[in-house]
Amino acid sequence: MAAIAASNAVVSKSTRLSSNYSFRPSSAPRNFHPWTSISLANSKISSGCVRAQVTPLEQTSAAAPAQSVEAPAVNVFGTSRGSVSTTVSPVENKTPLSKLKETAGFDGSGNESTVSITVVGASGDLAKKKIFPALFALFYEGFLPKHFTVYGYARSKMTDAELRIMVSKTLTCRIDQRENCGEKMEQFLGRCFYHSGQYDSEKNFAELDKKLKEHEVGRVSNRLFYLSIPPNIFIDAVKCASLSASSGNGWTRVIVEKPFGRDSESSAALTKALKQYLEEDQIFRIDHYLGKELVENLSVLRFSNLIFEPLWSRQYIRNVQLIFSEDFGTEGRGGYFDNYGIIRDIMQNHLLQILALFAMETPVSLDAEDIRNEKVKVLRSMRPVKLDDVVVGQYKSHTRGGINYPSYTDDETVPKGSLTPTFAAAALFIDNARWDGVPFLMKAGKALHTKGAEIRVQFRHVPGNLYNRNFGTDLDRATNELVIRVQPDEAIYLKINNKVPGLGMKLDRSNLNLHYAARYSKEIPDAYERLLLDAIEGERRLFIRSDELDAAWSLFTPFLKELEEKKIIPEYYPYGSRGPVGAHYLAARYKVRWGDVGHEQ
Ligand SMILES: NC(=O)C1=CN([C@@H]2O[C@H](COP(=O)(O)OP(=O)(O)OC[C@H]3O[C@@H](n4cnc5c(N)ncnc54)[C@H](OP(=O)(O)O)[C@@H]3O)[C@@H](O)[C@H]2O)C=CC1
Ligand SMILES: O=C1O[C@H](COP(=O)(O)O)[C@@H](O)[C@H](O)[C@H]1O
Repeated sequence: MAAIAASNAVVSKSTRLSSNYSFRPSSAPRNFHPWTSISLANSKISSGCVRAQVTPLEQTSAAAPAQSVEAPAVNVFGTSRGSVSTTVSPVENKTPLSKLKETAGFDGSGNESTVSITVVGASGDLAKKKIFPALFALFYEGFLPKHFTVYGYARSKMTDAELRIMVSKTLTCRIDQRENCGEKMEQFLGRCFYHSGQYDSEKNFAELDKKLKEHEVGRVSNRLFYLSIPPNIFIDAVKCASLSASSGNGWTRVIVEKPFGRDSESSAALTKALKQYLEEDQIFRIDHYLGKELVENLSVLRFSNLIFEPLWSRQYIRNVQLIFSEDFGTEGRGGYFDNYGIIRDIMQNHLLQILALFAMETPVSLDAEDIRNEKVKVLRSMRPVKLDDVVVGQYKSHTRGGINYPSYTDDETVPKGSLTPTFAAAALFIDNARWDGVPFLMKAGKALHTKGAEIRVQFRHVPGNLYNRNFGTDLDRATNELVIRVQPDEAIYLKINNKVPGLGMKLDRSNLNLHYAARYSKEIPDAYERLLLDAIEGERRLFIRSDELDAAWSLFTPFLKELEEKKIIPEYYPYGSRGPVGAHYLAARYKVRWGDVGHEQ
């Protein structure tokens, strides 16, 4: 079928994936701390950020006419991410010339190129919360190409000026450049435009195409469509974008948001339908957990430190825990959530992707395909999840401190009597030589006592430990544990046994601790920034390939069907609690004690 213009993935993999990989633009000073934020509105900001008020858009002259706003003068290194950031001794940029030309707005053959980013569903929650702010952050740091345009597309009626006002309310700046923050915002907003249209109208997308061309004049036009819309309209939008608004002379790529189906069949049908209009290499299936800093760091930790990889197997690791916890319910997203539940929302994608990265063999290289090949192998070596190895729960209302927290089914968009799990714990197994018999325990829940995401690696006992008696009877507590705290307050720490200073021989557990906020002054970029930039650069490493997706669904589909057919009643847990006790029984069956997310260090 008519595929959109082939995706000529001009990529700078070698630069970006070398050990010289950093987010510091080469033009920035070495002590660049771009992420302390100035906020216009309610953006979430990591620890250490400062907020400052910026002139609201209404009081500025952001509504620039099409083409009248050019990029701010950018350094020739433009979007390069090729500099080292060891924080100890930064090394200068080693970006090849071809890359420099490309990032400065050339296509490699000397022709000027442009990137048009269309946010389909621009009026929606995700666009406002994540996509526009991430695009601005990239612009702010000089990572967007010289020639770029951002288009919002949705059915809502809006003018360019109204879109800019909407977007301006979501933007945050990086504080060390605070003095020019408002200016940068104006420049960015001047590059933002809006087109109102239906998602299933080729005519409306053809109008968009015409507008995009007005900005692209005379340049190689590369186009990125971000599908930030409900999944039932993905195909309509892809079809229309493909047929009426794909690039004539550059690449066209589409970022597809989750959910990618709700089981093997629907996922395969979605992939098949997408492939009527797109080649696989044009499809960027986003799992934003792969864009999180500490998930990205997993491979670095494993493959660039001698001390971890030799221990990374059944021989030394007794269990691995992947934990996701939110301290709020489905507020506002109950309608979506009820059709999916926590297993499809978090486990089958975010936690499973982390597991695959954690457990994969050493890839041949850092090339996207080599990494994705290894991830698929892990997924294919796994045992399908068994009902018996899962505990499901749902939060019920709870009153604390005079405040009444609602139950899941109190949400008006959730059907009364819904059995959809808002919590699940599961034991998974990888039947290969490296991981045979090691339980990988996952736990994910909404409306729990805390917010956090962690990977916990519990090591085996020291055989014949000379100091056994110094631990008392609880030897379990004396094993080493590596904790990778993905969020919040990113950290990697290793629990070791240590002699308490003094004349006696008393041991305690202490942490070798890499606490990001203390170690690095740079604020961590949002996952969407990394992923958007990757999509623009054609880097697929952090996006899900269709065979990965198939393998992931094969693991969960039979179990999910059984869960739903048998109408398994979830274990109810109070809003704000630690979740169902059943999760502890499940863990105990595999001789595991859950780590306490966010409550130690
Ligand atoms: N929000 C989040 O935190 C996350 C969202 N996602 C995924 O991102 C995508 C977008 O999410 P989100 O922004 O929350 O979605 P929204 O529900 O906010 O929808 C986005 C836009 O799509 C249009 N739209 C909504 N419902 C329909 C409909 N039934 N028919 C046609 N158009 C509709 C609306 O725009 P208009 O009416 O103007 O056309 C709306 O502003 C989804 O696939 C979601 O699963 C993934 C992770 C997190
Ligand atoms: O994909 C999703 O992720 C969010 C949690 O993302 P985070 O980056 O804030 O940890 C979750 O709330 C949502 O239900 C799910 O769809």
